[in-house]
Amino acid sequence: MNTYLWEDCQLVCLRKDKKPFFFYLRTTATHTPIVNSAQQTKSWKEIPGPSLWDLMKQALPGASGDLNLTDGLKLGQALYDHYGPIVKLDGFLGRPPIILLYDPEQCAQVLRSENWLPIRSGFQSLDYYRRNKRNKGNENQSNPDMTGLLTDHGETWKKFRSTVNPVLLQPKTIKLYTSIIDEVAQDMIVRTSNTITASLYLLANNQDKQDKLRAEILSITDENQKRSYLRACVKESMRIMPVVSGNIREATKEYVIFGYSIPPGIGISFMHQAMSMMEEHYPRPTEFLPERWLVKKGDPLYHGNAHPFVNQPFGFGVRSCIGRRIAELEIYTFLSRLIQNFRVEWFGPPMQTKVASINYITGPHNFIFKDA
Ligand code: HEM
Repeated sequence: MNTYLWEDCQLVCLRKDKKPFFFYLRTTATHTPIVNSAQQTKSWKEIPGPSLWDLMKQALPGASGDLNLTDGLKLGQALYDHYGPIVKLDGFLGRPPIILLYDPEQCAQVLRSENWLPIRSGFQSLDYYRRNKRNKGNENQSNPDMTGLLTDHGETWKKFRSTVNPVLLQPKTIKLYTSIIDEVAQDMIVRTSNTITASLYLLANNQDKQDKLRAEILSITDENQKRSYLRACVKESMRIMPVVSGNIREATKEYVIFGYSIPPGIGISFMHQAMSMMEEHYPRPTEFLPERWLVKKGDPLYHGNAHPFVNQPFGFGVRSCIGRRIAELEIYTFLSRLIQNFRVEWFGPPMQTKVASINYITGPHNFIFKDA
């Protein structure tokens, strides 16, 4: 039987006096029940997954297992292949375990349910540093309890986020920075971000797509003209080579997922990168096909056929990435400048990535830039 749940959205309106006004909208949606007491549930401890020892063995020099700890995508996929759509990873050094989820509908239920004051655990060291080293005795720090959006939680986070939301998430406000970002892009002194490097790599290995993109860029006569193919290329790059392999929420209530009862306090990780590379969600998943973001409903490639919680490069809900608009503007500006002027090629073995809190692209960066 379905139950009704509340979904929360934070909305921002600008009043006539231009001051932002925040309110929360609560709507209903149908979902399968998260907790059903009559249901026979198993303990979360029975969720399949590798032991800590299994994982540590893989990290030792000369390890021969097939769980590659340095490649986020391969590790994520190998865990799914071994254990299925829900996997338990034991916690290190007294930390609670993390549950990995590979099912978009289950991800949706947790993310929607944890969208009031979401807790994104995993930055304890940064939090400790900011609280005990940076803030301590710092006269310029007006609130020593405030550590920043990444690390703060509860009311402290909400107050900060509500203040910066209208400035950083309004496309109109961010557009004011276009010329500054463009100057930087023209000077080519941008520290190329992961997403820019990934996009360049994928375009270098797909010359026909690069030609199509260059044709679009050269056809632009007015800066307000839509750059649909450019946007599609960036979306496709973030699907194949995202900055983060997944996202996380700390459960604040009990969930029943695939028959396992998961108590509050456990971290639940949503395996977006691995799900985004599954044929069942995106056909021909390993191919760089920006067209999938442009074709219409009815086309087998149509991106809307995938569940909306499969691919979420900027996260979800009120805690989603505050830097999204800045990042997008920087990526679009830099890529346009570069592809307009250069033909980008790649030589040698495939680009390597290394998994840490984010997916780092490690060198060598074997790009060749030729005059276009
Ligand atoms: C392509 C570039 C970027 C990607 C893919 C990205 C992705 C993400 C993701 C997945 C999250 C977690 C969201 C969630 O928990 O639901 C996040 C949070 C965040 N990002 Fe980004 N990000 C990018 C660029 C930036 C930039 C340029 C800035 C700063 C200007 C930034 C600042 C932040 C902050 C402060 C948070 C925490 C927000 C909060 O908890 O309220 N990000 N980002």
